[in-house]
Amino acid sequence: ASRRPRAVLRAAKKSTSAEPLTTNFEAAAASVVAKPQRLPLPAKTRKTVAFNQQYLCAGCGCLLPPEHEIDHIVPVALNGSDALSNLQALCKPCHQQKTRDQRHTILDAVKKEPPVVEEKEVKRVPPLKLNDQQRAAVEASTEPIRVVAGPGTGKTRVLTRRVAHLVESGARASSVLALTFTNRAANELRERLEEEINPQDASSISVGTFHRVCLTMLRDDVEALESPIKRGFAVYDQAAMIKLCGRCIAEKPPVGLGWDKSEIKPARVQSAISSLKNAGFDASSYADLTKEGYGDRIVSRVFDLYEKTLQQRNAVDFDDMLSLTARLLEHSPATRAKYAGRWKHVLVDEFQDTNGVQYDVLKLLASDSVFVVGDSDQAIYGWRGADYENQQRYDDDFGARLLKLERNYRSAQPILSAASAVVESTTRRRDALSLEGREGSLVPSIVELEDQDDEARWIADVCVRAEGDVAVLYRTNAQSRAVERELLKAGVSYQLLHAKGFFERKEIRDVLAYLRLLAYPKDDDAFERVANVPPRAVGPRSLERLRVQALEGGEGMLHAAANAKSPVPARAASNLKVFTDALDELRELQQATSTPIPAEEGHAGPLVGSMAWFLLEVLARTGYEHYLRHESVDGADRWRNVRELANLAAPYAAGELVEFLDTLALVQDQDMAADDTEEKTPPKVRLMTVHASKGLEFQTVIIAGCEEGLLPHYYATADKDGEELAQAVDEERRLLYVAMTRAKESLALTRARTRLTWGVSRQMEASRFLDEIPADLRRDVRVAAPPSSSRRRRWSSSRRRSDGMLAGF
Ligand SMILES: Nc1ncnc2c1ncn2[C@@H]1O[C@H](COP(=O)(O)OP(=O)(O)OP(=O)(O)O)[C@@H](O)[C@H]1O
Repeated sequence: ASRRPRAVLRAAKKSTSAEPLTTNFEAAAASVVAKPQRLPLPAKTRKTVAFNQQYLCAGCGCLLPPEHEIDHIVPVALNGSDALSNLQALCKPCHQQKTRDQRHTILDAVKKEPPVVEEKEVKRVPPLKLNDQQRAAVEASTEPIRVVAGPGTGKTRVLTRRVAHLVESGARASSVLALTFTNRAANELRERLEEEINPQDASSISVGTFHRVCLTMLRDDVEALESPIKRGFAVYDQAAMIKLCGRCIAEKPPVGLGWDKSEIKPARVQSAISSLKNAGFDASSYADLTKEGYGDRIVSRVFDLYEKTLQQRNAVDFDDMLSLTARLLEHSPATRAKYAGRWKHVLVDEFQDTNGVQYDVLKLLASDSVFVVGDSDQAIYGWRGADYENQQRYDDDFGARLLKLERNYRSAQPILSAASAVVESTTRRRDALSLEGREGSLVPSIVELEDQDDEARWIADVCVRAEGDVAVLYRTNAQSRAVERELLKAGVSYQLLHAKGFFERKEIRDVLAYLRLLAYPKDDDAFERVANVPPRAVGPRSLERLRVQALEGGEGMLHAAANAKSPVPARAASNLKVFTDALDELRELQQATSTPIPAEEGHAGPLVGSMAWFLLEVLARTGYEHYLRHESVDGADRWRNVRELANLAAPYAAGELVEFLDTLALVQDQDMAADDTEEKTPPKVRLMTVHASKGLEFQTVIIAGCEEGLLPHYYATADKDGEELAQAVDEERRLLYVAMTRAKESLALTRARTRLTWGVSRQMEASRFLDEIPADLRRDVRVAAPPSSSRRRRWSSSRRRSDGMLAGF
């Protein structure tokens, strides 16, 4: 199971690449239906066919019911063809029989033939080489240690060797817990451990993000927690949290606190609630605080509704995963003893980015040895609640010994010196390091261009000619569009790393809503999302009435839909009954399918019983597949995305629906930049935010948009003054430091003189951070505006010949 999230991330990463993967899922769908029986259905749409003519059931040959029972007719695609002439129709009893047969086939096959577990060929490598500082950290005694590791100084190497060293020195592998900041880092650490120590030990070591490890503890021991949350709870990711805030904002405000819901941004309120939770507040303790501002009172009210709704739905959000675990460990001595007894050695990566609750969890878990690695110069998550002061707290609470890693193996010295000059201007700096980089003489280029289009063209030019891999880094995702356009024009292969982008697509959200509804029947947001997709004559008024009936019944909207009564219109009620019956059957099928059936030779597509197979079943039986492919705009493209999601689901069994949803809820943007080792032809260029680039390295790095308002970003500094403003600017400065230290050989920082913002071209000032790079560590390049748009092309090609401008690229 530990390998599965990795497969998910890899597949998700591929799914964001410019060239989508293709898998023969139509063939797969065909392989799971009963024996093909051709039925003479005319080539018309399903609705017209059904309403105008009558057919024989492909199973028993009965005359299919007339118009009003149309939903009993289940179209099933045969032989991978989209043509309606290849559809078969079944009457309801035959359809139910088919479902039962399938389930029995699955269960019988599983009983007879246990799945074949493939032996993995283990590639053993000699232990990694270490320098003196690294060795001192690896071999340090088990007293509490804090390692200050500059960029590129081999933090991952030290963590891997430290774990291996503990095991080689006699620690039981299962007594080691390594907490990482991203799923990507967890996977990398696990892979390296598999290469360094024996595979059995490697698989006994607990490696995961704080969120993953806390979620696992919570799922196992939620009963020990005094809380309304029960076993089998749902997990809300950020999109679900924002949606729920929107729903709470839409509720009628209390007397004396009127608000205009169109003026309150759910994402802003969600972020405020998240910060409060991370600061240790719950809705009632926050409500007790005196509020000065109107905004705070709105947040307080929404917070209260939000918490109550989560409890009603037996759901936890991203922040609860940590805070409930901290509470669990604090208030249940038995649970605490269980975990502290299991994990004698706790290691933490990227310690500078931990928040207060994570620190509490660490303190509660720590028993024999604690080893944390971090770098305060690379702290870039203060906006998300990370607490810089945790380092001081740790030193004080644990009496930690401080060790340093200062030999940078990644960047040429001029790049490292320029980056160090920027970070040295931080107002409250701690743990300063004297970093020593690799040999090199090429200083960073600071390139000034006319506007964002020229900037994008210049970047594409550099990408065309660069040797080795290139990363284009920016502060906000929106900046990628212009660069993407120019890269496409120039025919350069690129990968856009934006995990959430994939999961934010409408069709992906729809499919996940179907899955969530199957896993968590009380998830009303999921219900509302798909109740009328495909259209089931359930309009907003029917939904409103269902909401009322759900409130009366107290079991959620799905339950209300199964028993819908007047004033919900009869047609909507009967359609909803068919819909909820289909979901009941699917839930039964899912719960009965714990293991995929081993494939027969020549089998293509997802294994019967796998999560991918189940997902396609859900979409076929609820009519969503037909709706998406044939009745929606861009149906083919959207269906391709759904198949990508099925790819992600393939490593899971249908019975592991909750585990699959948990993994998706835990995917972060930073996870998407996985290593290239599995790519046949890795893309030359990667586009990502600076935050997502943390932990990566590239031959050439271009940092776009080095302007006031973008870096430092307006939102990071707006409405702040004094110490708070200084800290916000410091964090933006560290962000630039992280970006610059991703480069091995060449680095360029670009800025535009004017930039289109909200449709208006504005004059932009150079980022204040550029002034912090000394003259001898930079090469300034000023690119004149093109004479006119008609001569742009000629200008562009003559520009390409100007070697001064592109020196070093
Ligand atoms: N002792 C060593 N000898 C040679 N190369 C090394 C050594 N230690 C680390 N490296 C190399 O240095 C590079 C940076 O290492 P790594 O990615 O572990 O750094 P890091 O400290 O995690 O960096 P960052 O914090 O910036 O993400 C890698 O290419 C790694 O192989």
